Amino acid sequence: MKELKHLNKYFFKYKWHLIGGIIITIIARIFAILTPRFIGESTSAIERYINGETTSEAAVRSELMTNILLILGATIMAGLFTFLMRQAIIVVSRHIEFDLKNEVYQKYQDLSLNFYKKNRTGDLMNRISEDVSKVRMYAGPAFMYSIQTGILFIIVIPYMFLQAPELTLYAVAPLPILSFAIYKLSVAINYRSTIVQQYLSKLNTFTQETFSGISVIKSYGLEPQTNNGFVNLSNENKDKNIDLVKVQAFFFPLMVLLIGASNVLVIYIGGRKFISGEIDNLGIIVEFLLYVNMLTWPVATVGWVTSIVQQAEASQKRINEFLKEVPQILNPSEGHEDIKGSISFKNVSFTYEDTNITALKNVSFDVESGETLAIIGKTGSGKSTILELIGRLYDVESGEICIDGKNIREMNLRELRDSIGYVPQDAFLFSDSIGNNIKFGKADATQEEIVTAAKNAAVHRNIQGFSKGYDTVLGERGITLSGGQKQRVSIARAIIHDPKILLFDDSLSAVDTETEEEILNNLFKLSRNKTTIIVSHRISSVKNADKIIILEAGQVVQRGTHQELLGTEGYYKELYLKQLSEKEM
Ligand SMILES: Nc1ncnc2c1ncn2[C@@H]1O[C@H](COP(=O)(O)OP(=O)(O)OP(=O)(O)O)[C@@H](O)[C@H]1O
Repeated sequence: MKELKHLNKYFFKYKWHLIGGIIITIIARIFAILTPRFIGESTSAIERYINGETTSEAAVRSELMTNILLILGATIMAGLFTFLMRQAIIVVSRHIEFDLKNEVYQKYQDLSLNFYKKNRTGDLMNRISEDVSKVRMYAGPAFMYSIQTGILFIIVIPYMFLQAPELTLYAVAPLPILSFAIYKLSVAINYRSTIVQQYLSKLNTFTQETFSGISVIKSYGLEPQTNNGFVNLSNENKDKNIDLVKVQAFFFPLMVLLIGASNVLVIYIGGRKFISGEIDNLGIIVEFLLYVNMLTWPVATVGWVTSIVQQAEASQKRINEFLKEVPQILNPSEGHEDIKGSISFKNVSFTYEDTNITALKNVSFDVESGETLAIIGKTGSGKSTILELIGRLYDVESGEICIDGKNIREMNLRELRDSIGYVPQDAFLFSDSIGNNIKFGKADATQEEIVTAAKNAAVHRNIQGFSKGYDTVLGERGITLSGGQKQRVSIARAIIHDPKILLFDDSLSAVDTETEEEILNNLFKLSRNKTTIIVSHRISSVKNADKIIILEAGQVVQRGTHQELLGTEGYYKELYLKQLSEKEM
């Protein structure tokens, strides 16, 4: 129960609902317990009449009528309060599920990129859905049934004991066996359910991947192989489900067997005691039979609840593991930063933790506020890493990065990121309208601002070409943009909030040279008072930059302006000549 202590704050938050729920449960159980009593009394009344102890038929009729009305009333009240009990306790468990999901999601958002590298998406999803659901079973049904069972035992067993102590012992003797058997069965069922769940996840992942890569599958004619893969996984899934069903099938027969044993004992022992005169009326035996049946389900739930608690404990442990994770990148200050945008790298080195690849080695450069720096270099030379480090998606290993002379590790992280417009290499767009995708960069942007940003990113004409314009939905439910269109929507998103620093990671690679020229001209006008860093493989994108650096295997090997670099032998000049000859061809 150590891990489940995490939920205490939520139980405390909803304490009044829960206290109300407990009171309602007590009332519901009291009404439910009354019914067997009235049935027992009715049986005794008939018995007295048969034995000639009561002679007036009218009196028996009236007593029976009263009892019938009381039984009806008690049953209705028990039903009403049981409904209210579920409303109170199960609704609280749904609130707790909601709160816990939000807490986990919030944590996911706070955690750094490294966390996402270390953990698979499926695992993240499972903890926020499957595990939280299992914990809810503890906060709701397990809690409710435990109270219900506790109350029933506290009231019914002493009452039965007062009526007939020995008969009570016989009647309840099989119940612990039932509870233990159900516990063992529940553990076996849960174990098999987990396996079924794992196979279902495998099947889902396989199917999802197939649909995402359907064009590759079709173009390579891989349908038969994927079909076989699906059938094999489905078969394994079916076998695991059959294993589960076999164990589940024991549940009700076991219950019926043990209830039957209790009933037989009550009738046999009760009957003998009645014959020997130890029990003076049949009503008690009828009452006991009803109580035994009434106790069976709660007793069974003791075993069931125990296994739910065990599962919830294991799930909460997995959730707590993530909740305890400390984000690697922390916000050191809430102070206001008046960012102008000069950037300097001082002997920056960086190694990716997961791959141990040293992406940057002693990189140093300065860009003044309002200047444009271009970074060029072979693939894998560390260009994207430089941009990621500026926004503190990772922290440097050694050296420092300063903005306006201040180490970025000491700056308000939110304001730092807010001052940056970053266009990543693979432009990611959400399954939402184009307008909203652009607005992502500025939540309160007006339609006019969205259009201006799209115009500057040279994508406005394309958007107008779609029948729904800016309301065109992208992604699975909507249209698929071309690579170049995606890049330009992504640029519009970055420039809409007018940031002080603009970072473009090979963001024009998929557009033709004419559009590239148009965007660069627009950006040139826009970025007069902004610091811009452009990563590119094309000389045409970088030639007008104030400074250009060439990276090779994480080190700066050349630096200068376009003209200066053309005058020096090296990668830049080679690339220029190569791209020039390609253009002329
Ligand atoms: N997220 C990451 N985790 C681990 N290693 C990484 C990660 N990103 C990049 N690397 C490694 O770091 C090195 C530098 O990568 P980076 O993406 O900075 O190069 P790049 O110059 O931008 O390449 P490209 O021109 O192909 O985009 C590469 O060897 C790459 O494999």
